[in-house]
Order: sequence, then C-alpha cells, then structure tokens
Amino acid sequence: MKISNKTSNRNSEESFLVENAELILPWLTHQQLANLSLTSKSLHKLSLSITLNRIKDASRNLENFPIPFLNNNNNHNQNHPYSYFLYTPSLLLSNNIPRYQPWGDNSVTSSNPTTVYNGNDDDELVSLVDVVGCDCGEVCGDGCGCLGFCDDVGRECGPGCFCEVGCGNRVSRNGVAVRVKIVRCGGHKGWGLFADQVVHKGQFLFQYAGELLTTKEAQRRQQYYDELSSRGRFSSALLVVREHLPSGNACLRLNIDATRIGNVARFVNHSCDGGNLSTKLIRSSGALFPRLCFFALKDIQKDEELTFSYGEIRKRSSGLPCYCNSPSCLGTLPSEDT
Ligand SMILES: C[S@@+](CC[C@H](N)C(=O)[O-])C[C@H]1O[C@@H](n2cnc3c(N)ncnc32)[C@H](O)[C@@H]1O
Repeated sequence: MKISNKTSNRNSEESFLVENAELILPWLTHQQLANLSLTSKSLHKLSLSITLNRIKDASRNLENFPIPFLNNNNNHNQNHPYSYFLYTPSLLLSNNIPRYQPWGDNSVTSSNPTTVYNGNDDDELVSLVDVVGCDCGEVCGDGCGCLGFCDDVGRECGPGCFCEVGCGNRVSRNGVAVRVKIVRCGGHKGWGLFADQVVHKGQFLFQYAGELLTTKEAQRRQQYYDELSSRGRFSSALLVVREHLPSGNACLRLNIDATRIGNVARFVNHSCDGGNLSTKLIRSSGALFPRLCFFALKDIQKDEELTFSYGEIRKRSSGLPCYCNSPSCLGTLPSEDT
C-alpha cells in the first residue's frame, strides 16, 4: 500500500496532538477545538471530554466554587454547550490582557510571556508610590480607618493593609461569594446568571470584573459592538459607571469591558423593574480604582435569575429589544452615549 506524504503528515500531526492532548487542548478556543474535533475520531473524543470539563466551571478554577453552564434548550440555534471568554476574577488593565488561557489551570498567561497573572489580587491596579492602609492586625474591628464611605464610594481594607485575607472588611476582594450558574435563557436574551442557593437581602455576591478602559477606547469599542449587535447574535459586556457629586457634576467614570475577559457578572441581564441586585462602588485601601460590587436587593431564591437595571436612559432610537418580561418593561434596552 502506498501512503502519500500528505496523508502520512496528517497522521503524524494527529498522533502528536493525541499524545500531547493534555498539554495542548486546554489552551484552544472553542472554535479551534470544534475544528479539531472534525479531523479524527480520537480527537473528536478528546475534544468532547474537554468540552464537558469546560461546562462544569466557567471560572476555570479561579473562583471559590465551580460555576457551571446549563443549556436545556432544544432549539438548534441556541444549542451552545458553553460561552467562550477568558476569565479574570478582578479588574485588569487593558494593556495586560492574556491572549490565551488554559481551562483548568490557576493562571492567566499574558500576551507578554514573562507576565503571569495569578488571578487572586489586583496588584496591577495598586499605586506603588502611595500604598496606604490600616495596621489593625490580623482582623479589623469597628475602629478600622478603612471602614465607611467617601463621596458615595464604600471603603474596604486592601493591598495596603496589614490585616489578613479573613478580615471581615474585605468582602468584595475574595471572589464570587455565592453559588451561581450560567443558564441559557429561552427567547432572545442569550445566557443569564442564576442563583444556585438562597441569597439574603444585603449579601455581597460578586464584583464586575474585566478590562479597565480609557474613555476613548470605550467609545471606540462601543461603536464596534453596536455594529456587531445590529447584525444580531452578539452580546457586549461593556459597562460604563458614572458617579455624580451632589452638585450633579460627574466625579468618577469607570469603563469596564468584560466582553473578551471578565467574570460571572458579565452574564447578568437587564430588567426594567430594577431586578434583584443593586450595585455599589467600593474602593480598597491602596488600590487606584474602585470596584463595582453587586449586592442582593431582596431575598433571592435558588434558581431565580439575577438581574439589575442597566440604566434609565434610552438614547439610541434603534435600541435593542428588551425581553426582561417584567410588567414595567419599556420594550428596549437602556442605551447611553459612551
Ligand atoms: C452583559 S451581557 C449579559 C449576558 C448575555 N445575555 C450573554 O448571553 O452573554 C449584556 C447583553 O445581554 C443581552 N441582554 C441583557 N438583558 C437583556 C434583556 N432584558 N433583553 C434582551 N437582551 C438582553 C443584550 O444583548 C446585552 O447587550
């Protein structure tokens, strides 16, 4: 039997991939994995087991609990087993975003191969010149100087403090605090985030993690995302937070894009009735930027969808249709000029 060079090259590529599957396959994007699975039976089997693993934990092992994807939708068009994005538990500067991230390893490797981000802290966002914090000891008490509010922004202990990770004044710094799941919603909302346990009113759930952008970059991306959304089948997760002084003047603006890299908060859908989550900005001592934190607005039952209001303003006349299903639904999603 004569085997052509092309066939033997393909066979050796395939056996190389099969032999090194554990090293290579976890790094592939969903598209690369899908393409690979078409090439041979053994790679199809391996890709399938990688996919089943991904479905079990969207956070790639970076949170305290696994965060599963659930898609019980039989509609062929909506039959995606999971949503592909890179995971970060905290805010990242946009010049430090990894190009690839293994699924199941505890590190995010930056596009600069010398930088490995371990996902546990936001050291990148700490002022190295002016790191300030409390010196209460292991755990802070009522007299801790980091407690309280400043211009409507809550305060917490942070990288500038001497207290330890278990300190009660670090609620928003320890990742996702309650069990949640990412569920494919019926209709046109795409994926949504659901409680996988009872959550009590006032409880902290998670922060909105992603890339911190300059306003110019946020405007550029918003325009691009709007274009993609208008063609359908695209969900952007670019959030602009504006804080105003009592005078009405803007005093703070945060642009967080979780579209390419983010955490579970990127799956929280909008509800015109305000939903069951509230948001609050919290600044950790020593950190340059505050984080946007989500708290339960009311008691939330297991299996209830987690939602909040994306805003009041509907500036774009051709706004995207809203499917929140609340009696107060306004028909379109909020939109503002970025
Ligand atoms: C932050 S993402 C939320 C997760 C998103 N559903 C997904 O599948 O990735 C925001 C996008 O979700 C969709 N979305 C959120 N709330 C919605 C609603 N009430 N009705 C319709 N689409 C909604 C819109 O496409 C919006 O741009």
